[in-house]
Amino acid sequence: MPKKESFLVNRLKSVGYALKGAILLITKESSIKIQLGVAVLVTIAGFYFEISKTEWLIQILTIALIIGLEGVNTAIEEVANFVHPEYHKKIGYIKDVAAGAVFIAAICAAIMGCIIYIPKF
Ligand SMILES: Nc1ncnc2c1ncn2[C@@H]1O[C@H](COP(=O)(O)OP(=O)(O)OP(=O)(O)O)[C@@H](O)[C@H]1O
Repeated sequence: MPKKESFLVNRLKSVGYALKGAILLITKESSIKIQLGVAVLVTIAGFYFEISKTEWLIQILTIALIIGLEGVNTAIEEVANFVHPEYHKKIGYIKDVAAGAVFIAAICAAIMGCIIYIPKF
C-alpha cells in the first residue's frame, strides 16, 4: 500500500506545480491578463443576456481553448528564449507558428461571440 500513497502524493504535488504555473501565468503574463479580462467580460455578458446552456458550454470551452493555447504559446516562447537567446530564423519560425495557433483560435472565438451575441441585440 505505500506505493499507492506515494502515487497519490506525487499526483497532489503535480497539481500543486500546475496551480503554481497557473498563478505565474495570471500574475506575470500580460497577454493572459488580457484574455482573462475578456473571459470575465463575456461571462458577465452571458449572465446579462441569459445565454442558453449550450451557449455557455461553447463559451466556456472557447475561453479554456484560448487561455490554454496562450499558456502553451508562452511556454514555447520561454523555451525558445532559453535554448537560443540569439537571433535565429528557426526560432522566429517556431515563435510565429505558436503565436499563429493562438491567433486562429482567437479569430474563431470572435466569430463564436458574434454568433451568440449579435442575435441578442
Ligand atoms: N531569437 C529570435 N530569432 C528570430 N526571430 C525572433 C527571435 N525572437 C523573436 N523573434 C521574432 O519576433 C517575434 C516576437 O517575439 P517575442 O518573443 O517578442 O514574442 P511576443 O509575442 O512579442 O512576446 P511577449 O508575449 O513576451 O510579448 C517572434 O514571433 C519572431 O518572429
